[in-house]
Amino acid sequence: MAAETHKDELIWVPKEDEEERARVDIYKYIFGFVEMAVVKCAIELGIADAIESHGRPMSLLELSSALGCAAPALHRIMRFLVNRKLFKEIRKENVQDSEQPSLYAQTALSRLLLRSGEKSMATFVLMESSPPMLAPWHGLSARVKTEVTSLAPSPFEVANGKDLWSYCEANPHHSQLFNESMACNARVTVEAILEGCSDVFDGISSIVDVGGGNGTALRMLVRACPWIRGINFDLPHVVSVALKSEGVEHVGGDMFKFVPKADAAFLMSVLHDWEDDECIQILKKCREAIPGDKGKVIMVECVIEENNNNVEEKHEELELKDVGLFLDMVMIAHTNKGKERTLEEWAYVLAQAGFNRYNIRAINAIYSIIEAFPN
Ligand SMILES: C[S@@+](CC[C@H](N)C(=O)[O-])C[C@H]1O[C@@H](n2cnc3c(N)ncnc32)[C@H](O)[C@@H]1O
Ligand SMILES: COc1ccc(-c2cc(=O)c3c(O)c(O)c(O)cc3o2)cc1
Repeated sequence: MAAETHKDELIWVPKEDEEERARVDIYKYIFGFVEMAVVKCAIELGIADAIESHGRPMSLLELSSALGCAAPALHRIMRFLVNRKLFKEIRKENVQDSEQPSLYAQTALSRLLLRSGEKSMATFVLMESSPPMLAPWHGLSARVKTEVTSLAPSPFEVANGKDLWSYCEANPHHSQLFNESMACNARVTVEAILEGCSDVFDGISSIVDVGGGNGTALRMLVRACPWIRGINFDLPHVVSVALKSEGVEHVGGDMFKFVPKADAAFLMSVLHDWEDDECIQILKKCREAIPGDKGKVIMVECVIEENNNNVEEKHEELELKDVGLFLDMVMIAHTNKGKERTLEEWAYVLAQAGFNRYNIRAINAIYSIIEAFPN
């Protein structure tokens, strides 16, 4: 126990060490944005890319000349990033010569900041730290107060004048940034699906990925399960710039009106963007698109645990299941009525859409797989 509860009075008396910890921890929140800003700066400068293409750790002078940066300022940026364990600093031991420079080396985390590659998360960082995605956060408390009226615009709309999807339609550059960010997540999530439960695709000869973005998920699924014909379905402005790939057809449309027919409908990171009634409408359209006997809907979404806050059990570091709670906050800031759902909330939405039989499977990702059957 980090604190004492007096038996008779039930007064919570924090212990000294908890108060000391709090005096330090408060700075995580005061300066919370600094880590994001410096990581964005590291991506824009191309620090990880320079070390990777150098092929071995680099001194400050090598790095500053490769990046065309002022060495003193870069030294301060690197000192911060090393302190946050994004890069490593290698000091040569047993070298008496104080002139011998220390070297900056890559870590598993800094490799995720490489601007390209299968595992890169750089675009996602750049998207979340872009002005249109950051501005809505200033409207979070106002949203929490007004959500009850349901007519109040989302923080994203207040900040940017349009909802996220209309904003993307009007700003092709932001749309590309958003779709490529979702593709960063799609790559890691589809890898986890294929590793953890590839059997969900057994016996399926066609899949429609509803709200499939630029088609990254379907491209990976069709590559791993070549017997499947894929239909990547999204808004017309999204599919019109999606990459062509073998076995995947791009179809533009509105999922509230129509979903192309296939053996299975796949929805990843889509239903959480919408409120219950909207999810029920989308799921009903999916139900019409799949065969009544052997069809299914495969959803890739968070299943939030209501009681995940037992501090005694929690690790200091962020855990995968905590990311779902972050994403739930993103849903308040960026969508009209989107939310991450608990098991009970999923059961309600599925039942209202006519799916009485479903199962949920955990994978090594922030998401779970929900398979729902029309019969
Ligand atoms: C959060 S993204 C998920 C993208 C993709 N499934 C993934 O996980 O990488 C939600 C997607 O839904 C699409 N979307 C939004 N409204 C839609 C609509 N009415 N009809 C079809 N797609 C829509 C967006 O364009 C976007 O690509
Ligand atoms: C696997 O890890 C992740 C998967 C998806 C996301 C994610 C989904 C979204 O729908 C979404 C969004 O709509 C949004 O506006 C945003 O800023 C981020 C975002 O992320 C994250 C992690």
